[in-house]
Amino acid sequence: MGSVLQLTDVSVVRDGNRILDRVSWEVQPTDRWVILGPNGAGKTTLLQVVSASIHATEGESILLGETVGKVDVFDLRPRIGFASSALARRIPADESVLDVVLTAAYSVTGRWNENYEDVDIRRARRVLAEWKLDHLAERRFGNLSDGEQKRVQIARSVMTDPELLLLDEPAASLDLGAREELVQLLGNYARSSEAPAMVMVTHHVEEIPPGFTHALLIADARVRAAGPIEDVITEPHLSEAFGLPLMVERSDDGRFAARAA
Ligand SMILES: Nc1ncnc2c1ncn2[C@@H]1O[C@H](COP(=O)(O)OP(=O)(O)OP(=O)(O)O)[C@@H](O)[C@H]1O
Repeated sequence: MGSVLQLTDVSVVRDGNRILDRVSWEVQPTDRWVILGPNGAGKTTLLQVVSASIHATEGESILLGETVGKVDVFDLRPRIGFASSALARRIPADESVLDVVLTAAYSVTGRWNENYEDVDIRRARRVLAEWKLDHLAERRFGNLSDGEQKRVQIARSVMTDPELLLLDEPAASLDLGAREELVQLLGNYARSSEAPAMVMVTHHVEEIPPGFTHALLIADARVRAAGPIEDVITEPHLSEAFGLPLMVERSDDGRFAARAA
């Protein structure tokens, strides 16, 4: 199978500013990428390009073998799973957890009159169990804890069996226990041969799940380093990208930690 995504010299210009500047990047089906960079670096903009949510101003984007601009994005988007708090805000608070996941099969938020097949309901329950949510299936989404809501967002994004899974800061705002639970679940998922290619944006190296294979470091709209995770998450690269001297450690289980030197 070919690349899951291939960007060549992609730029995004807004209000005369290059908020992505000549980004070239390739992701293979078995890759699990983390995107790291300071506030305002362009991480969310990059995810929007690779989710076919926005068009690049310049350059070529090939997503799942299709050249963006030559294909109907409505055919492409269902093949890409995307979890972000911006999307989660569109989920009605009184929706049941089961329905939040089930409605992904129809690319809608908020259950209306769709008739779901038994096969969809069985799959939704299986996905809920995978993300340790089966006991919450009948609860209302709005009443869940932050950690539970994050897991529901991810469960929803994998419901359609996507070929590419994008996660925008899945651990943001979580307490230590909820973060650790999520990192472990994401790590298990990343190591599964059934999982699609994954791209996760984060601000913190502590949130990188073991099993992630590659990293892309972005600062001031430009890629500073990209490649195998051990080559990219290094003291020199992180210090340069974040603009201060940093110490970086990696423990035997593959987890990273960073602090000012
Ligand atoms: N529609 C827009 N019009 C003008 N500027 C924009 C637009 N969208 C984003 N920007 C700017 O582009 C830059 C990159 O934004 P982006 O959200 O991609 O960064 P980020 O790395 O995700 O930041 P953060 O870590 O703070 O979430 C920021 O300076 C932002 O203000």
